[in-house]
Amino acid sequence: MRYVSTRGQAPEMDFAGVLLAGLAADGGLYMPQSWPRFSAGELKALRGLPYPELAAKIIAPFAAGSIEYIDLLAMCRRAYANFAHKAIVPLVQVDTNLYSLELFHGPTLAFKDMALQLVGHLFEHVLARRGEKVRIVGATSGDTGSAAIEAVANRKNIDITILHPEGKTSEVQRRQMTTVKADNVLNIAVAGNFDDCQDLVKAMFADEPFRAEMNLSAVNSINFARIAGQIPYYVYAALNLGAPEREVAVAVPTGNFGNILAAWAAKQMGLPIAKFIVASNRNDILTRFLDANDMSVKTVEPSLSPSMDIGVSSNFERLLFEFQGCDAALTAKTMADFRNSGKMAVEAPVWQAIGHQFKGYRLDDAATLKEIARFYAESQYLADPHSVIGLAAGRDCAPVGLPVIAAATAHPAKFPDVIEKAVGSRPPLPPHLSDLYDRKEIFTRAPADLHAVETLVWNFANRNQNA
Ligand SMILES: Cc1ncc(COP(=O)(O)O)c(C=O)c1O
Ligand SMILES: N[C@@H](CCOP(=O)(O)O)C(=O)O
Repeated sequence: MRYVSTRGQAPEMDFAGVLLAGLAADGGLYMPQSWPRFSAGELKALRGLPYPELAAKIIAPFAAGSIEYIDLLAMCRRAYANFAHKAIVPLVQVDTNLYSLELFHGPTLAFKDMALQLVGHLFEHVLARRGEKVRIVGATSGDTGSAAIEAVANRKNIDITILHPEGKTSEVQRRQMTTVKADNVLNIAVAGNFDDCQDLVKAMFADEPFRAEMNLSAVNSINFARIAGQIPYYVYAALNLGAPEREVAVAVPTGNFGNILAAWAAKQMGLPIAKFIVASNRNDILTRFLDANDMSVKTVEPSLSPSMDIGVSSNFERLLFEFQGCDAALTAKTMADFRNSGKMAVEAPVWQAIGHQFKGYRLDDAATLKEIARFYAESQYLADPHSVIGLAAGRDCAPVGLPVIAAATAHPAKFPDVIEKAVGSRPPLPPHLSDLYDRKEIFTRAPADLHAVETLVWNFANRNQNA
């Protein structure tokens, strides 16, 4: 499989190249040259497989030419071996046609583990073969950070710097990042919001000499390997609900647009998904776009679902590329105009085609609290403040009669204050995190300034080299 940049000015690569490169050299995002297709018969043959095997079969065509199937399967088995639920991604029925796909049974209690546990193994495998070392830089609004650190802490040939917006994650989320003891991990608390962190990461990639000297790599969903690792659970869930004979809808709590893009990729591969419901909090740029072709950047407001407090959704560029007929020059121009003006409206037929498949939904904080309490009272289902927005979106927006897969993206124990406000009690952390509040935190503070952050990354890299 070969990969091309959405902006058309970067070299084509194979999967291993894309994994290590993260962001394309022209600032675009890598996309497969074509989508692998599974026939109805091939999809049916996946039903009932253990999750790691299903995942390996779905990811294999993306890695073809880079990673042997036998190695990929072994990595999938190792990646999901320490999940807390035997099904890995249990599908829980919450209402007549509403199903919660629990993606939070990995070590850091969020859906990020689904891809990042595998990506950690992929990095180690590819780097060992090439005899290279990478320096990962990543941005987090709360969950990617700890999942990435957990996936690569103490691995050879990798060091990792994670930027989080100071004071804007939950305490559990912050401590999950800052209490990991590993010489190859640097946490930076940035005086800014998630978009500042994400912009700093992209700016480090755009700084060609710095990128080359550090051999930078990415763990955010700008890295296509992340998207690939998020496709299999939609296949698993839809097969369990009767696909490929029966259509389904998906409802996904959305921020950077990576998770719902993975569902859309599953459709390109043959899965019959009739509707994609994009569920946002008050930071609703995507909902505004889907409602009125108005993608205008607004100041990010803190909410009770901090991981979705994102102003600009990176992966929307991938969808735009596809809906603009894979015209990289047009995508590059649209993105440049967006960057310069802070506004985007696409051609009417493109907007209509997107709207045919995607529907926006939003919940503010007050409604989020009400919905947590309501699902708890009516279905005895306790959802975290992100997952509940997906559940409410699925209930309110799905086409009549279709089963809806609502992505449950985080464990309620990551947000004890919100859950207490909604239902009056605090969910306990699982045993492996029960002493989280007693662990020592280590992190460095920095302004949202490229030079300041690059200096920290450079010093960290050289400290490791001299050690
Ligand atoms: C718990 C949780 N829900 C939803 C999201 C949004 O997912 P995406 O960025 O893939 O749209 C995130 C962060 O990405 C998250 O951590
Ligand atoms: N919500 C994310 C933000 C980064 O998203 P990613 O999927 O692009 O890594 C987080 O929790 O950090």
